[in-house]
Amino acid sequence: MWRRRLGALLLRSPSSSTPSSSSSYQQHHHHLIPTPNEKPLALSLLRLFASQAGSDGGRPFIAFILGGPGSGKGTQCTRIASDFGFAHVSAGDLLRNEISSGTDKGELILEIIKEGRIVPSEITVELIRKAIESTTAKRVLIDGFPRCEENRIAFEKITGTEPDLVIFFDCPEDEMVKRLLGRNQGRVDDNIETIKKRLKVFESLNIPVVEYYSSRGKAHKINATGTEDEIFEAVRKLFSSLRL
Ligand SMILES: Nc1ncnc2c1ncn2[C@@H]1O[C@H](COP(=O)(O)OP(=O)(O)O)[C@@H](O)[C@H]1O
Ligand SMILES: O=c1ccn([C@@H]2O[C@H](COP(=O)(O)OP(=O)(O)O)[C@@H](O)[C@H]2O)c(=O)[nH]1
Ligand SMILES: [Mg+2]
Repeated sequence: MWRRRLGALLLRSPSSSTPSSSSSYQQHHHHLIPTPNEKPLALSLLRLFASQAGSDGGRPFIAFILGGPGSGKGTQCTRIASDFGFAHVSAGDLLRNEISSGTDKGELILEIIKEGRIVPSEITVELIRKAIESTTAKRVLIDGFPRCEENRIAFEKITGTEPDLVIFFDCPEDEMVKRLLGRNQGRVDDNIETIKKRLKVFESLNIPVVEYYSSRGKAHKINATGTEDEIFEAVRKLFSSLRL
């Protein structure tokens, strides 16, 4: 039952009433919506308010932003950061900064990114941990991490914490491919060969992470088709309902 309530309260957006161009991918991920035996919305929100996250002296409120390559994570994070006062920590950007530093570690990261594989957890978690520690923000978006269950477990172990909220941007593959091929940021991984590999890695390794958080009542699925504004409208409703 509460699956419907949650959908109505948090996940509806103007775009979600429009049929998407390719719904097979989304149907595929219908099971990601929290199941009825999970905690009702009111309890989830209560837990958020009761947590230490964001309070003085405690750790910041942490939201993991997940979704396939090209689903619009970075684009929506920029808007969440500016409207809701979040620091934006992009795991991919942290790794690309390491590449720019020209170290051996950077070379290893470059090779992995070119192949669309996942960088070893200890490298990524360390970069994210430092970024969280060095921010004075009370709310932090972690964009594009964890990429796999091993990433998730390493983060929990090293930081001793779990995210307060997980957003999953659900987008059909054909739309993601179209967006990535048009991204035009000179990225070594935005070519069709690497994109195919990234999509496979996403499906086999990242979806299980979303399922894990979904089963714990922390994941909120957002329809990532439509215009940036339409998607942000759904995002805005969700973040407004948190009363951060
Ligand atoms: N709703 C949208 N419709 C069309 N293009 C979009 C939309 N959102 C983002 N884009 C574009 O798609 C590309 C990928 O978006 P990005 O935010 O970088 O996704 P991700 O971080 O998930 O890979 C970018 O060029 C971005 O400008
Ligand atoms: O936690 C992470 C985040 C990114 N990556 C690597 O960095 C690439 C680009 O990630 P990014 O999040 O920037 O890509 P996006 O999904 O936004 O297109 C991925 O394909 C991975 O190879 C990784 O290994 N671990
Ligand atoms: Mg991105």
